[in-house]
Amino acid sequence: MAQWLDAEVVENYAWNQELFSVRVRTTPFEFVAGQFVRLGITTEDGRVQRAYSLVNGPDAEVLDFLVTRVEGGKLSPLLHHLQPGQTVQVSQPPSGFFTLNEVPDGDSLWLLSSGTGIGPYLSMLATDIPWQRFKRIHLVHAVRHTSDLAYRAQLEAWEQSHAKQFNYVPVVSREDCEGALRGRIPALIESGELEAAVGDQLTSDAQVMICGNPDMIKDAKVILDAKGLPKNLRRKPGNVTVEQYW
Ligand SMILES: Cc1cc2nc3c(=O)[nH]c(=O)nc-3n(C[C@H](O)[C@H](O)[C@H](O)COP(=O)(O)OP(=O)(O)OC[C@H]3O[C@@H](n4cnc5c(N)ncnc54)[C@H](O)[C@@H]3O)c2cc1C
Repeated sequence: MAQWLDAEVVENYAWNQELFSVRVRTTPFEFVAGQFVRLGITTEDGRVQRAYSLVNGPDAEVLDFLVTRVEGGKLSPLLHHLQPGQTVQVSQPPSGFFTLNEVPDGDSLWLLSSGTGIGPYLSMLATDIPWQRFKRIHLVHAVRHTSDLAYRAQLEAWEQSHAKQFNYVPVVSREDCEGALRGRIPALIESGELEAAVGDQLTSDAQVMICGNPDMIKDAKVILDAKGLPKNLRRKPGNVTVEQYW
């Protein structure tokens, strides 16, 4: 049975009209970067709860969640309205296996995300682990509009501070965006544009993590499998580790 902690909202930051970061303070707890908790809000019909990845690193004092407001959704519109000082509930213990503990060693680490699926990677990159384990790290963030590129300044700062080790590749599908690729991740892998953009290759030395929406994940898995990069299973380690959001 999950236990619930009360958490106080300290900030609700809008990246645009649908995308926001809810920051909350609660009793500190341990988690592995990449894990998620459930956020809950009590309504007349009882508690509404959904899973959200922890975006902050494990040492941070404030918990950070990157959320899309889903039109007609039960919980995300309520989270969107939260104001500083209000309370939200956080489930314990944290859950999930989408962590670097589950990823075999390799030369390069490819972190592929769509939308809010970038969250777990921000948490991982806030720790020493990926920087120590992988010679090259490529983070790909696919969104519809330029304003969906949350945490871009942080990612560009890492690109500067780890110039030889880290590439941040924004991908925008619905408009041209300076410094970003145009399109969808599966097509950019298939055409070789993604490899060309980072100057690296998706070979058997690569470990790939994919997080975000179901269609992107399904299509990317098929293409990676065809390139000889199979899904990573506990009993049969492979190259591709996946977290699907809905
Ligand atoms: C492990 C895990 C981690 C997750 N982490 C995050 C996170 O960090 N940030 C985040 O925003 N979401 C995350 N999600 C999704 C989140 O749990 C909710 O599903 C989402 O916020 C919608 O909840 P809702 O109650 O507003 O909508 P619901 O009432 O549950 O759903 C309404 C409808 O919208 C669809 N839907 C759900 N999410 C989306 C979406 N993003 N875009 C379009 N349609 C959608 C559903 O299939 C359903 O048909 C995660 C899900 C999982 C399983």
